[in-house]
Amino acid sequence: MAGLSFSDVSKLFAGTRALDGIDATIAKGEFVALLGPSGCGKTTLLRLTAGFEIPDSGTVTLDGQVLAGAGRFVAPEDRNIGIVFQSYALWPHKTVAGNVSYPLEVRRIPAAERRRRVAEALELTGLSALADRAPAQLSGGQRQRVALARCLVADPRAVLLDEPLANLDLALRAAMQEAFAAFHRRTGATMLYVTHDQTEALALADRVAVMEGGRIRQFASPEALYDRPVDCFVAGFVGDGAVIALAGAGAPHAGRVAVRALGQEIEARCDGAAPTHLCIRPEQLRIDPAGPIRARVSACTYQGGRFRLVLETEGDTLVAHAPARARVGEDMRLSLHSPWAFRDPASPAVLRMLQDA
Ligand SMILES: Nc1ncnc2c1ncn2[C@@H]1O[C@H](COP(=O)(O)OP(=O)(O)OP(=O)(O)O)[C@@H](O)[C@H]1O
Repeated sequence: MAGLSFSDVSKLFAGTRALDGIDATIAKGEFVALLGPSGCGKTTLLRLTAGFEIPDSGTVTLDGQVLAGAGRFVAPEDRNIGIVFQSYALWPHKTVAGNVSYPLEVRRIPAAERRRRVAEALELTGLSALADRAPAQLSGGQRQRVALARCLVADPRAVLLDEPLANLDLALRAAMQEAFAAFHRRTGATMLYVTHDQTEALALADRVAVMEGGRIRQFASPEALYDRPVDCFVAGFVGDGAVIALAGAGAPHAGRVAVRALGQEIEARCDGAAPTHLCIRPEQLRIDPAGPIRARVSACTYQGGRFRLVLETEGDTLVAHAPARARVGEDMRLSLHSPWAFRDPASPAVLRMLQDA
């Protein structure tokens, strides 16, 4: 299926490798989030797609057309890609309808068709009742919806969103996340969404590309990132919990493996490669007076309906959920259920093996 694809794309800025060999394909109609810490290359990848930057090497293709690479470069205005920025960039002197209509006026679309398409875009974004207002008379969330409607009206081949909710308060962000998801369901647009907010990425996207240091560490569904991270960075960056080094591991068999960690023999899920680390999510730990793991509570915070406990064992820190408040310093016993064991490619054990090979 045609869509947006990146093949071995790299970009260097004055000695900084902003993108380092990006390979990824986004299917037509897919909603993909780019997630990662500040400086990992998310915005650069988005700007390359929009045509505001030129890759040093590699190829960017949209629906089979090479946008950049192999001696070709399609100018931003010829890509038909919609962009929604964090700052809404609306014309202050135009009404909501005037702002949304503007891209069609630039393209000299006849007035009757313009009116029809503007009405449709306003309807899709829930703005029909506000068509005659000026941007100054709107809330932040409404302004962002105008920006989305203005981007959509041009019927773009793909929509790029650069931290579109970063300026909004928490409650509004949640409402706008729902608006984006509903919008995606109704239009089926291919969407690439940059964020450093993992809750947003996991809630909205069909798949999430977790980036670090100009590379994609893992590109998978939100469930796979949470349940089966491929390395220590993804395990630690996505979701809550603990990542601990294994003291030893048996041979994996049928997706299970016996590992040594926390002074115990533990059965874990795995993908077949000899594991080096264990990812333990809070819901995999149970407070259990008969459990084999001894730990001491070092922090307890209320999370609405439950408490989040940070627990120290001999050498490792764990995170668990509890229905009742625990006292800092309190000793507890825990049992562990089906954690995920994985092989971190950068772990010293793997590096030693590669050197010896
Ligand atoms: N025009 C530029 N000139 C020099 N360095 C740049 C330029 N644009 C980006 N960089 C560098 O490239 C790297 C990637 O930047 P990028 O903006 O893509 O990161 P990001 O993941 O979007 O970060 P943030 O979440 O903070 O926006 C960073 O180290 C950044 O300093």
